[in-house]
Amino acid sequence: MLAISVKNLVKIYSGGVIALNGINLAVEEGSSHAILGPNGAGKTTLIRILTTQIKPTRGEAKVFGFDVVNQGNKVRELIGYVPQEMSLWSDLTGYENMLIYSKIYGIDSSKRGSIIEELLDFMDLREAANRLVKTYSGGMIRRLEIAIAMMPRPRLLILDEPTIGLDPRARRIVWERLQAYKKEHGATIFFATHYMDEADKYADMVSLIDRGKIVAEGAPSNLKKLIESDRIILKITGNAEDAKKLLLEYSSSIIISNNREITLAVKDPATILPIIIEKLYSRGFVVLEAKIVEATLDDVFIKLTGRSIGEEEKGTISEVMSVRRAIIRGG
Ligand SMILES: Nc1ncnc2c1ncn2[C@@H]1O[C@H](COP(=O)(O)OP(=O)(O)OP(=O)(O)O)[C@@H](O)[C@H]1O
Repeated sequence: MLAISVKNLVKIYSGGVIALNGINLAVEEGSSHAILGPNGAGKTTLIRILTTQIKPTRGEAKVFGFDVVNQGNKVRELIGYVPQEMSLWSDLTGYENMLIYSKIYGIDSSKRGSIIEELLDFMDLREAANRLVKTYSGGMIRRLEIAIAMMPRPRLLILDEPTIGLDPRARRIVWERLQAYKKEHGATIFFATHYMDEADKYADMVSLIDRGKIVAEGAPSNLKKLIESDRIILKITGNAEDAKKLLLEYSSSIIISNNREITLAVKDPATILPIIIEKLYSRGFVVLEAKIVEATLDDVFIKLTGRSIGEEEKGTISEVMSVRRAIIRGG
């Protein structure tokens, strides 16, 4: 069954901005699916439509077969949502925040206590439960928001930039918990991110989005196979230009730097490297150093769009960081 199905989705904001320009998407139940792209690509707009906050201009979006426009109530019953911006009361404790949301979600009063306790343990927040949220770290805030989204036991978790502004350790903890939830409940995770490593590591499928269009889609390893951009970097003895001539048959792009360093773009570096070393050796060159640099999803994105995913990330991160800092200061 498809957790999310989107067909020819278009969103034009009232000012005329075309945020989504004919999106198609199929997210398998039980999978983890990332929508990866730079700021302004349309990720949040797509998520707002899927979570029934705004209406599409044209096209169709369904969650477990329910239409997001005409069957919004059904959709909302099935999803847990973590927005990009802060969704907590910072002058209340973690426990109090959970209690309020449990009432908003209509969780039976006899069950509230046990569900909250269980989730505090699950997200490793028990010790902080009675502290004001404004004393929390960014990672704790995100874990609390995710705990709240998990409260109604959603079959589909939709997260907008789940780890934005967090340090690598806090990011890892958040993902470890999300994956545990997915496994325990057979849940689907759909998340927007501009961190390519996050999509690479934690998504079964990735949709690359640029200017309101999906430019490529697939498992991260397959996306990287789309392009010849793994690289072999060699340091050799002898004339690099002569060595380059010997290597032309193995790569479409060879660059020489510092006279001695040769960089080759290749598809399958682990297989090609020993062949290249032997060939060079047989012609009197000695390879002093060899390095394989694997392609990233950003390389795929650059190849397809001419721009990097990371280029414009600063604004958003510093924005979210300043929100987080304001929370910690109690502002
Ligand atoms: N309410 C709005 N009215 C007009 N234009 C909007 C509105 N919300 C977003 N946009 C525009 O639509 C485009 C897509 O924005 P969107 O927020 O969906 O991108 P995004 O990929 O989520 O980026 P970010 O990570 O910065 O949120 C951008 O050009 C943005 O300026």
